[in-house]
Amino acid sequence: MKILKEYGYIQGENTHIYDTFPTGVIPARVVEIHRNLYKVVCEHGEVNASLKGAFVHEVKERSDFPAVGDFVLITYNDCGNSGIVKILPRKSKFSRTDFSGHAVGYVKTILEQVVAANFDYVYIMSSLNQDFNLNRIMRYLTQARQSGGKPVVILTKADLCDEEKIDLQAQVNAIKALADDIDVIPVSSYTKVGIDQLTQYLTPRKTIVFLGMSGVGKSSLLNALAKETVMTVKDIRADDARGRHTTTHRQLIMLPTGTMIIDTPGMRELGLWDAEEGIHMAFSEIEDLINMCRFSNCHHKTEPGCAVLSALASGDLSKSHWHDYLAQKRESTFVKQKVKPKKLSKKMRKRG
Ligand SMILES: Nc1nc2c(ncn2[C@@H]2O[C@H](COP(=O)(O)OP(=O)(O)OP(=O)(O)O)[C@@H](O)[C@H]2O)c(=O)[nH]1
Ligand SMILES: [Zn+2]
Repeated sequence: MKILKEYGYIQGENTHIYDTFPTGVIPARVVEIHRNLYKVVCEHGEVNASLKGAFVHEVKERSDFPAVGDFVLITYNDCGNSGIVKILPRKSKFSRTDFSGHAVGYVKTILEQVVAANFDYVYIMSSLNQDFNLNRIMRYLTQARQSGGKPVVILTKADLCDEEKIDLQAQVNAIKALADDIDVIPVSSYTKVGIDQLTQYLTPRKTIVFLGMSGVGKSSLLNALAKETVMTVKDIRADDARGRHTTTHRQLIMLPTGTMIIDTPGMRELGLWDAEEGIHMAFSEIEDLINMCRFSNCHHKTEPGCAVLSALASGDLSKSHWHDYLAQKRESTFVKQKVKPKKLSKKMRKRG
């Protein structure tokens, strides 16, 4: 059990779903997924596992499949694949909206796919070059807040600020102005500036998820934290995106500090999923305003007694903040309308 404890498993935490685990099964954590093959860590170390037939049979939705970071119950087999029989309750999760290969405008049903589970912190990463985008950071923040993990904003490539004529403090302040409860930490994986400030999160048995666009420096930060190369980093070629490094499978990496990092391809193309809660926290002052409108069905366009319009007119509410709110609401509503439980096809069950 010792090994699993180091992977963040708290003994007894999940026994509420059973008085004791059924005989023959032991807890494990999913650390890697290659299509239908799972790598899990259990008291016997790292072993391969696949889904038990009974598990697959009970699957109702895409989100019922194991994700990286999940704690699961397995039947251990020391001379072949162990079998995953159950996923233990998730304390945090990120889901990806799966458009099943359709263009956004044409999808009939969006499926929820969990891409990471049971993490403590979410590093929202954005680089300090011309790609810096406050909107995007706020959007990730919305998702992170409702995931169950604690968000931290990491501004990468701080060494580029001078060259790119970027005022680092102004960027930090801009984020703080919209989210004063969030830590904002500028770092450079090259000069190692700011890396020390991350040690407060690098405690044993904690799990961190990296969230950020391709090229923000996730792999480089991982290597800087691991103090060795665990991920290959390739140069960005401005006019040719081919040949770039992309993580093709999903994994949880153990750092020498005993902290775990989840960086999966799914995290890079995350769409909003059930973001209402996060939007509520990120835009609570706007929702307070809306509650003060004279009419409960106010569209905040021309109505008399509209608290939003008067706050916009007085400058109490900035236009850009209002537009961010509307954009996130629109996306969230779109996703909600499309989501409905659907029986999975055989092919889908296989794919996971
Ligand atoms: N100047 C500077 N460049 C950096 C830094 N960190 C990463 N880079 C560069 O940014 C590019 C992308 O870095 P990666 O670490 O591969 O970024 P990533 O987010 O893992 O990218 P994907 O794997 O495509 O998602 C590489 O050319 C790195 O050398 C940094 O701290 N400073
Ligand atoms: Zn109104």
